[in-house]
Amino acid sequence: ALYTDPASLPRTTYDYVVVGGGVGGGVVAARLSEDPRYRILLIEAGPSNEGILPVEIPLLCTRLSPNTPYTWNFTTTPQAGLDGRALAYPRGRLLGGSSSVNYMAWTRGSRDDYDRIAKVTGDIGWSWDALVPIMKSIETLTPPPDGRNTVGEIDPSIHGTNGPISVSLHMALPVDKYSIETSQELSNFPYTVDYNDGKPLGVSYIQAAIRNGSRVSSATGYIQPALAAHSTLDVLVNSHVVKILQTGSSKGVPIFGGVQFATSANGPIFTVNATREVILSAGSLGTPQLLMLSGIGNSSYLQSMGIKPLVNLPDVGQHLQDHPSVANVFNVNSSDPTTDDIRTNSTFAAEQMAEWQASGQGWYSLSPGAQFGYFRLPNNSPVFSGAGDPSAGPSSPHVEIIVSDGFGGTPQAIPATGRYLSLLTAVVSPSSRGSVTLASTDPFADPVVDPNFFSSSVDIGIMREAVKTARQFAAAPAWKSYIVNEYGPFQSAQTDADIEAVIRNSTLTVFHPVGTAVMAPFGSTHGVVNPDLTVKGTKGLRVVDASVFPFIPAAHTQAPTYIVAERAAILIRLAAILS
Ligand SMILES: Cc1cc2nc3c(=O)[nH]c(=O)nc-3n(C[C@H](O)[C@H](O)[C@H](O)COP(=O)(O)OP(=O)(O)OC[C@H]3O[C@@H](n4cnc5c(N)ncnc54)[C@H](O)[C@@H]3O)c2cc1C
Repeated sequence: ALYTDPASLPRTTYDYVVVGGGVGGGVVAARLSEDPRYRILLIEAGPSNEGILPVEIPLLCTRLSPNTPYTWNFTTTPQAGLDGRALAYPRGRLLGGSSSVNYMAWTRGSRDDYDRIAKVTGDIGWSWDALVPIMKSIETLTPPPDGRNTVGEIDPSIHGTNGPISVSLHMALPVDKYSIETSQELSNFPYTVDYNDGKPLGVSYIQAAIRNGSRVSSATGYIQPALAAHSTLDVLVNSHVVKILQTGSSKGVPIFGGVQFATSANGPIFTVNATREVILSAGSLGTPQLLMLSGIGNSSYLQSMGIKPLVNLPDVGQHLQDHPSVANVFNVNSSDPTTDDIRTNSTFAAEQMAEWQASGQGWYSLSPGAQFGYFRLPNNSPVFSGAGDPSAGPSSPHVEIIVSDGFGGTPQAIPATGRYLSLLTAVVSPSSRGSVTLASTDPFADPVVDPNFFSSSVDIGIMREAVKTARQFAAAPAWKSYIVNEYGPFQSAQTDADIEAVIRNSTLTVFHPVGTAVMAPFGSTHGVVNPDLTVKGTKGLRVVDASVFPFIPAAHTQAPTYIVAERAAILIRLAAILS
C-alpha cells in the first residue's frame, strides 16, 4: 500500500528496502514486488505524483522546475567555465523522481555507449547486444496522439510492444517539414528513421515517454501498477532518508542492512531493516550524499567532515558528468502557431487546453522539441588535438541539435510576443568531470554540486563547432522563407572567440548528471560499485540509478537509467536465487 506516515507502516523489517522512488528505485521496487516471497519497501522523500495536473500534461513540464514544490532546488557552484555563473540544478522530488518532472525525451544512446561500459567494467552484460532485449522489455510503442500513419518516422521493429513505458511520437507539427527538407537538401544532415537503433547519427523525429497525450513516468509505468497488482510492495512518501546503517559485519566486511529516515529536519528518526538488501536509488546527487553521510567515501575527506569512515571509496561523489547546452534562437515568419502561442495567445491556449482535456490531443500533448539531430565532428578535427576524442566510438555523436519550435533553452528573458525557432545544441560526449561533496553533515542540507562545465578544452571546442553546425542547419534552403534572422546574443557572434564568449554566458544544463558512484570491474581499486551494482567493500548494499554510469551516454539519460534498473532487477533476483 501507499503510506504517507511512517508511524503507520505495517512492519519495520522488509526483505528489500529501496531508497528513492525515481527511475532506478521505481523500476527495482516494482520488479522485485513481482516475487510473492519478498516484502519490499520503497521510501521517497517527496509526495505522491497522483493528482498533480502539470505532471500529467507534457507541455507544462517546463513549469515543473526549477524552484517548485516538486523539485530538489539545487544550485551548482559558480562555474569558472561559464563566466562564474551558478546554474539552477533541479531534480524531481516526488514519486517517479525526475521522470515525473523531466521533458520525457526517449533516447537509448548508441551501441558504442553501452559497449564502452561493458569494456571498462569487464561485464559483457552491459553491451548493446546483451541489453537490446531489456530495452524492448521496457517499452510499449504507442501511436501519436493524432493517430497519423507514422511509417518512415519510427522503426517499430526495434521497439517493445508490452512494456511499462509507452513510447510515442508527437502529433505532426508545422515545423517538421523544414527539418526533414533540410535533411534532403544538405548531405551532412542525413535523415535517419529511428535514433534508437544503436546508430543515432542523423536527423530523426523525437520519441517521448507519453501515452495518449499524458506523461509516463516510473510512477505511472511501474510503481502504481505494482501497488495495484502486488501486496508485496509498500511505498512510503514524504520520508527523507538520512543514513544507511551498518547492522553487522561478515568476515570483516560491513553489512548495511538498515535505513534511517525522517519526515522533517526536526522530526523523529525512524528505522527500518532490510534482511536481504538496501538499494540506494536517490539519484546522481542524492546517492553520493547519502553514501558519504553513512561513512562510505573518501575516508580522509569524511574524517575532515567529522563523519566516521566505514568504507574507503575515494570515487564517491567524483566523476560527475553532464551535458551542457546552449540555445541558438531565430525569429521566424510563421503563419502557423508555434509553442510560443501557448504563452502569447490566451485564446489559443484555452482552446488547446480544452482539446487536451477532451481527448489528450493538441499542443499540450507535446514535450519540448520536434526533431533530434545527432552529429559527429570529423575524426581529424583540431578540437581533439589536446584531450583526444571523448566519444564512445564511431556510432556515438559529439553533438545533439534539438529542433524546437518556440523560444527556449536560454537564460535570456522570454519575450512577450513573437514566434521563434530554437536550435539547442548540446555536447553529448563531454570530457569535463565535476563532483558532489557535502556542505555539512546535515542530511537536509543541499550537497555541493560542481558539474565543472567546460573545464576540459575539448568540450568548449565541440560546443563552438555545434553552434556553427546549427547555423549550417538553419541556412538550408528549406528554412529560407521561415527564418527571419538570429535572435539574441549569437546574432553578433561571428569569430570563434565571439561564439565562445556567448557560449560561456548562456550555457545551461540538459539536467543529465551521472557518474557519482561509478561502476568499475570486480576487484578494482577504483570505482564505487561493482558491475552488478553492489557497493565495493560492503555487503547488502547496491546502487541503482544514474550515478553508476562510468561515462555519460550520448543521449538523454532516462532511458539509459531505466535500462540499468531493469538489468539491476534481474541481477538482484539472481543473487537471491544463488544466496
Ligand atoms: C528538468 C529535467 C528534465 C529532464 N529531461 C529529460 C528528458 O527529456 N529525457 C531524458 O531521458 N532524461 C531527462 N532528464 C533526466 C532523467 O530524468 C534522469 O536521468 C533520470 O530520472 C535519473 O533517474 P535516477 O533514478 O537516477 O534519479 P531520479 O529519477 O531523480 O530519482 C531519484 C529519487 O530519489 C529521491 N531521493 C533523493 N534523495 C532522497 C533521500 N535522501 N530520501 C528519500 N528519497 C530521496 C528523489 O526525490 C527522487 O524521487 C531530465 C531531468 C530533469 C531534472
